[in-house]
Amino acid sequence: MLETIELRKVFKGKTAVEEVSLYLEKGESVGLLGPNGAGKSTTISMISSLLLPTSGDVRLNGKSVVKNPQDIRKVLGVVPQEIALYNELSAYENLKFFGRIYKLKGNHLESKIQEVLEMVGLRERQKELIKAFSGGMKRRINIAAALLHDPQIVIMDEPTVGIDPQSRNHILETVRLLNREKGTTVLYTSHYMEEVEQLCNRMYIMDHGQIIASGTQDELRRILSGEDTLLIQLNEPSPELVQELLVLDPVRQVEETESGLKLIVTKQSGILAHVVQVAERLSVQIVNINVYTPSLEDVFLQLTGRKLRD
Ligand SMILES: Nc1ncnc2c1ncn2[C@@H]1O[C@H](COP(=O)(O)OP(=O)(O)OP(=O)(O)O)[C@@H](O)[C@H]1O
Repeated sequence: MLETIELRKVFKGKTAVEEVSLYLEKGESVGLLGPNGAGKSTTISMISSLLLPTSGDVRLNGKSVVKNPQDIRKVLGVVPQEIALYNELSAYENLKFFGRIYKLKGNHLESKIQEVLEMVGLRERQKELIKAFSGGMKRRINIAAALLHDPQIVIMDEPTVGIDPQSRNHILETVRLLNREKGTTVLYTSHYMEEVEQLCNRMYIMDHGQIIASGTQDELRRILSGEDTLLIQLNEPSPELVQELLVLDPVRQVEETESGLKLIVTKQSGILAHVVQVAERLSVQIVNINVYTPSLEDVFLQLTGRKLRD
């Protein structure tokens, strides 16, 4: 339905997006995940035809968006990171204003306004001025505004950053409803792995302007399938144990946690016996050992060497 082909954007000699090729099938919910500055917003701006790519193309049903920007604007609803509302107007008046931009009017506009307010859970508050709303409520009205023209594709740029938990839940619920019940195609940008895990069938992981991995959650986890993660609970911290484990061949990574250590090791390496031996020699008591399945956060760490929110 929508794809980008080797999309690139260079700002004054600095490459923000480097040959990004991604696609969205009709009805899919896809995550675009990456830390701050990864190039997510720049990619979205090019997809929505607000920013011209330096090279590459965006295609909607096979047709170039760069050459036909009006096509994508009809079918796309974009929720930007910044709140773009009039503070001195009520929620209802803001939606009426945005509806007219989409050329909606009369009874149709009225019923759309009530429908989108219902979706974001703010129908009862529609008469209040935007300036009286919390950041999260403003974000929800921003989302409502992007949904007025019944877009087939909705792109949300980090919609839950810095807002209260109640609004966050409402937003996640709205995305679910849009995608699962209304069949809207969704591209959801975030640096919260758990949100993308909850909402999206498939995801792209972006870092330094490039897509470094993509796939379903299972596919991405398989990137780490050659490894096990061991959580070792100790009776007390032991820097000596960390040092000794680090030099063992199957040990890829050692991280100190609140209650002990987290080890990433080669699968079936028989490392457990070694760990126990070294701990005994150093008189460190192991309280508990757990082997667990890697999370997507681990996949990201493995691919980039850093945590998502660093
Ligand atoms: N208009 C611009 N002029 C110059 N550099 C820019 C411009 N817009 C973005 N950049 C740079 O491009 C890179 C990617 O930024 P972008 O906003 O796309 O990242 P992001 O993944 O959306 O991060 P964030 O979550 O912080 O918005 C950053 O290094 C940013 O400083």
